[in-house]
Amino acid sequence: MSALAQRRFLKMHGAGNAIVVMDLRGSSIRVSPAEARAIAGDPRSAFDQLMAVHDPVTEGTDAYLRIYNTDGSESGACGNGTRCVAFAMLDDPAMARPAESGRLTLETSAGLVSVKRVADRSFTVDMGRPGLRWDEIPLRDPFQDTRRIELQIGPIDDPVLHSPGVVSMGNPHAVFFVDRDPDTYDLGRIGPMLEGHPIFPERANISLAQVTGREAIKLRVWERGAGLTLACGSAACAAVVAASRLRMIGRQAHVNLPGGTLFIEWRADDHVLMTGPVALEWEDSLRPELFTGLN
Ligand SMILES: N[C@@H](CCC[C@H](N)C(=O)O)C(=O)O
Repeated sequence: MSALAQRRFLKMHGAGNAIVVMDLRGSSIRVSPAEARAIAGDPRSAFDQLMAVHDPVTEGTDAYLRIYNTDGSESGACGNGTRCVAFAMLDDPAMARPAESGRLTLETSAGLVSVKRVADRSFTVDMGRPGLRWDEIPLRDPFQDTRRIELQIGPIDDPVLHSPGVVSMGNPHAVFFVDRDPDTYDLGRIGPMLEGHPIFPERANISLAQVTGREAIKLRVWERGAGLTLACGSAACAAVVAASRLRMIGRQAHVNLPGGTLFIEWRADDHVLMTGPVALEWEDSLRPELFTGLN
């Protein structure tokens, strides 16, 4: 039987992004892709991202996070999930309290992120510096200018979408700026075509961004490995960085997503800060039957 059977989890969301948090500290359990897909397939534990909290690897950090998408793939970043983990580690009585300060340093495969509580259910995550070089995204081809890369879909002389800005926030993002309301695009159809485009060797998160004011962006996201979601924190960061590089906005904006609003600031020291809410929905234990027949 899977070591995950009957493990406790928290069902949360961050601005609508469905997050499951599991505390695996003190164990050597590592979630396999098949187990992640099984957990995502149960309505009680369905998620956009599963945040598995492991013992710290690097001295001075509070935990190591493995981040799983619904298809079982892993990501180096999840802004909304990181806020949920911070809430769980600071407030959930079953998860040991590592700090009284309301601050945590967490590590992922992409590096370190720090989180600070700003209100009871609101956190700011320092997402670190954006990667802007073509090989940091990564892209297949060496584009010198990543503010707008050559990529389009639809008729060659009248493309539906074209010339996205590309940014790594620890995970790959392509941001298409649109003049029309992003809701008027069939992102559920367009998203998968672009996510798996050969220009993105590690696939990409695909966003449609409409700049609606000097400090406001409306955003919809097709997430790599998870599909349409109500919010994506790293995509909101990428959208602000991409828009700012094109002088469409300044260095900060409220990013309005279908599930809520995130405030993003690209600081002068190059760090991107994301502030937003968390919500705890329920806690439960994983049903053993989920793992029957998995290897
Ligand atoms: N929802 C997340 C990002 C999730 C990871 C993404 N699907 C990927 O594979 O890169 C967020 O809030 O940042």
